[in-house]
Amino acid sequence: MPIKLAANAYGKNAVNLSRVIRHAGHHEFRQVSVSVQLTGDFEAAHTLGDNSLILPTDTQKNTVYALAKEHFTGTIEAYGLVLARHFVSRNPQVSKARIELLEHGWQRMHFDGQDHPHAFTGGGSEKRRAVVELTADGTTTVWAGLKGLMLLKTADSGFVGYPKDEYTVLPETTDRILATECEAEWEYISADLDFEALYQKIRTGLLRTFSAHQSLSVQHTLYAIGEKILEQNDEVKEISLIMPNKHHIPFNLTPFGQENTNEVFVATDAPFGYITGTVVRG
Ligand SMILES: O=c1[nH]c(=O)c2[nH]c(=O)[nH]c2[nH]1
Repeated sequence: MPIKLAANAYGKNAVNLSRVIRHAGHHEFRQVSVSVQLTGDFEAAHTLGDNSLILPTDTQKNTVYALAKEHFTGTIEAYGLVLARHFVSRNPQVSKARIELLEHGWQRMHFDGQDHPHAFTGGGSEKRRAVVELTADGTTTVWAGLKGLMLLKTADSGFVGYPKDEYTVLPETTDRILATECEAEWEYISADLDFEALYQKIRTGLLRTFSAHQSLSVQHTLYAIGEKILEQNDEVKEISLIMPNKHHIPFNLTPFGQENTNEVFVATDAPFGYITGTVVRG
């Protein structure tokens, strides 16, 4: 049986780029981690050690910085498109460029009713994400999303009606804390959209649905969020959500002569429920 190279790709991961945009009275600050992955005619490099078609990952990294001055001035989706087009148009051996961008959200400081012109605080665990894929035949796909978004609510969540066996001890509840660290990724129908406005609208829709939903389970809320995003945004083809169940377990206060009326909990890190799903049209 002959042996041959199957799927392969290469590129530079985690190119950490930050950018100041200097306006007359204030500065903007952006920080993004960019990963480049190229697919194409790289067989000879693997089988013969022939590097004649291998654009070095070092060059890819430099390109991320070099194009940033002129082109990283808007959304991460837009910059991903610039990079993908650059690598595909300049390298005929590349059949597909995939650019992943993860943005750290710096928030402008605000004192006495005024925005500070050039000082920021870190955005915490939440990061905005974009992925752009461009193939040599011109097919462009854009995904956007977020990760590390901490969500919690103290009402309108329960979990009842599940099967019980000899190992079940979980009490049914119609009033529990619902908490998650949400990750979402959605695919757009086009590469020519107002990515900033759509991102803000989708993020707000996600928060609104989470807060308003009469949740019968994490699964129920995950689907409600996906359904709402698709209903409200024709530009979104499908959405995938990861919603780990960050349990807050009522603490037993009876040994101390107190009744716990759903006020004191053990906040647990692990183990945690891991709930994922994709919601599509049709
Ligand atoms: O919303 C929930 N979904 C589950 O699948 C599950 N399983 C569990 O123990 N608690 C919960 N809560």
